[in-house]
Amino acid sequence: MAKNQQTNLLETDHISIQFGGLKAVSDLALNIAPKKIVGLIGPNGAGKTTAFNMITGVYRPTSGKIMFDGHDITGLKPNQITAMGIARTFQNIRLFSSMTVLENVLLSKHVRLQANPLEAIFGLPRYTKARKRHYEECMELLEQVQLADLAHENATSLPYGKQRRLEIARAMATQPKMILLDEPAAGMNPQESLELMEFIARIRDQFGFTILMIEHHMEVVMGICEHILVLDHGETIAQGTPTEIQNNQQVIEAYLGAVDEIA
Ligand SMILES: Nc1ncnc2c1ncn2[C@@H]1O[C@H](COP(=O)(O)OP(=O)(O)OP(=O)(O)O)[C@@H](O)[C@H]1O
Repeated sequence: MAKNQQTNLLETDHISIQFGGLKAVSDLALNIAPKKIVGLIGPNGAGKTTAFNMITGVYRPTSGKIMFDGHDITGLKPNQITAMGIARTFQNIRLFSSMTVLENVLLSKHVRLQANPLEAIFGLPRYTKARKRHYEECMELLEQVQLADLAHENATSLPYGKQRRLEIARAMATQPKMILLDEPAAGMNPQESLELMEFIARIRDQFGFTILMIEHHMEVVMGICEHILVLDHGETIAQGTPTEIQNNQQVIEAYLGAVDEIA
């Protein structure tokens, strides 16, 4: 992917992070153009989630900088980064178990609720109106992700595949430009993985999201990503199209023991 300040939505300019003596990510240069679906792969412990944590402000890189939508976001707090337009999902589903499907989405939507605390406390008209609009927008979002009929069900009572979709819907509710998905197909059977791929492609096409995903299911990565970056021990060992990655000897070696997954 060409490095171009004008066209990339996200650029990590050689970011690294060290935990004690361990360099978890070294010199990561990730350049992602708008509306692309990009995969971040690599064996366990390669540094993939740490890269997500740097992009989303959980960790500050030890060196390097992160540009998003023309702004330097290095060192910003996670909530500031969410407000700028980066949303994420987590490896382990993190839905609020005592809440309904709708309440889970409403809570994420709250990031965009603009009112000062006094308006909120006293329920002033502008705040009440905004809350009503948010309710309607969340119902509309649930329609779009085909979960509206389950809006009032307890979130964790949903089948696994639908809980994953609800997690993505929660990310969508923050009105992001970019969504980071951490192993969205984890624990899914082939049919659920296929539905997930169709779903991710559809929301990209429909809403114009840019998507960066960590995924171990190679059929999902190879089937949906337009560009793939491979990490191993924190180092970028390859990047390219799915075909280039599948044929890259270093990648095959990094996955030795799991070669079948790559092929
Ligand atoms: N907060 C931390 N403190 C110390 N070491 C950490 C911390 N976070 C991650 N690491 C280490 O950094 C390395 C990369 O971990 P990371 O979770 O990013 O890998 P990963 O590629 O996401 O792996 P997996 O596919 O298993 O989720 C690992 O050796 C991990 O133990």
